[in-house]
Amino acid sequence: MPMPSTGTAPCPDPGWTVLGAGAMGSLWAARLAQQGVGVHLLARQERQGSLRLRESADSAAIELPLAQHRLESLAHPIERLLLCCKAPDALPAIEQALPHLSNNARVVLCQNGLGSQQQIIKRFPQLDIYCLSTTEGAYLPAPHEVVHAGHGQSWLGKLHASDSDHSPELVSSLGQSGLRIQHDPQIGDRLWMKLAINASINGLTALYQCRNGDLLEGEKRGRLEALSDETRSLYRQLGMGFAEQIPRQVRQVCRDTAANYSSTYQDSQCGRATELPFINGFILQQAQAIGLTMPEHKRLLEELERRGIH
Ligand SMILES: NC(=O)C1=CN([C@@H]2O[C@H](COP(=O)(O)OP(=O)(O)OC[C@H]3O[C@@H](n4cnc5c(N)ncnc54)[C@H](OP(=O)(O)O)[C@@H]3O)[C@@H](O)[C@H]2O)C=CC1
Ligand SMILES: CC(C)(CO)C(=O)C(=O)O
Repeated sequence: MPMPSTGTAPCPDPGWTVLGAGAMGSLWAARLAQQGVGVHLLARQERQGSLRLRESADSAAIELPLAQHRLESLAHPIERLLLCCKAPDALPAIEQALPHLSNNARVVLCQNGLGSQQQIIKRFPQLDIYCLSTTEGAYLPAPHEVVHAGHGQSWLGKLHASDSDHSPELVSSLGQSGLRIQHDPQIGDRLWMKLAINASINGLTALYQCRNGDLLEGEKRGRLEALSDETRSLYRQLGMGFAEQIPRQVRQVCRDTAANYSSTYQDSQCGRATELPFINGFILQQAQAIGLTMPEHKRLLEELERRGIH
């Protein structure tokens, strides 16, 4: 005779709503869907059909039945939102998503640079917000096809300590994708270090129209060192213990990603707005707030501006 159950059934995973059907959003959505996790992929336009996922540029494509929806067509409130748009689009995207979020929604921000996360946290103090930093690499070679070009690692955590931190639960849910992800209670430090790396590499590659590895040669190397030295001075003054590691880490990333064209170079080549206001722009704002001048960062942004790269 069956015994009456005394325990409570485990809550079903509420799945994910991924906003932004670009490279990162498509990668997370495809990997989660592939593992049977419920995913809604949100884009500006509705689109029925499938998404192709390739685990490298020359591997076979896997067809996943993953349609794209508009926010307005969602039938249920969003429980978990993974925001995968570029930094300048993040605040407007959250403003749009707000009426569709459930009361207990968790919001995970996946943006490079800094500044957009703080804007969102300040503007929506009622939201349960997390930040994600990643070294995964993805691109869209064709519409509705994503290539997982670089197999890396992601970290997730709260920018400010909080009594209610659901990071472990979110990491475990996103981890079902098979993408490597860990909780990082110091996600802020990780984002600041990534910022220092992007601030030295990205703008210069757009200026010289070169690959990351080319910055280790000749005159470009001098400018790379000058930018990372200035960033180190700022971080020292802000009391960041890892400031001394910046120049070495910058050189290491140039070596590790030598053949890559940075995201800023790619945006500039396509005439798209870059994330530089949230990279070097953010660094300059922080310096200005403590009365520090950063002539190399300023000069870089001015030179890029003259070439129409913002
Ligand atoms: N791709 C990569 O390898 C990596 C990316 N990152 C970071 O991840 C973030 C996302 O990058 P990535 O995926 O490459 O960027 P993409 O430009 O490929 O994708 C962003 C997508 O978000 C969409 N979007 C923006 N706002 C909205 C909105 N309000 N509603 C619906 N869709 C919206 C954009 O649509 P539209 O084009 O119509 O504006 C675009 O499809 C960036 O901060 C990037 O720096 C970090 C590490 C690696
Ligand atoms: C680390 C680096 C520079 C790799 O290309 C990057 O994050 C980017 O291109 O934005």
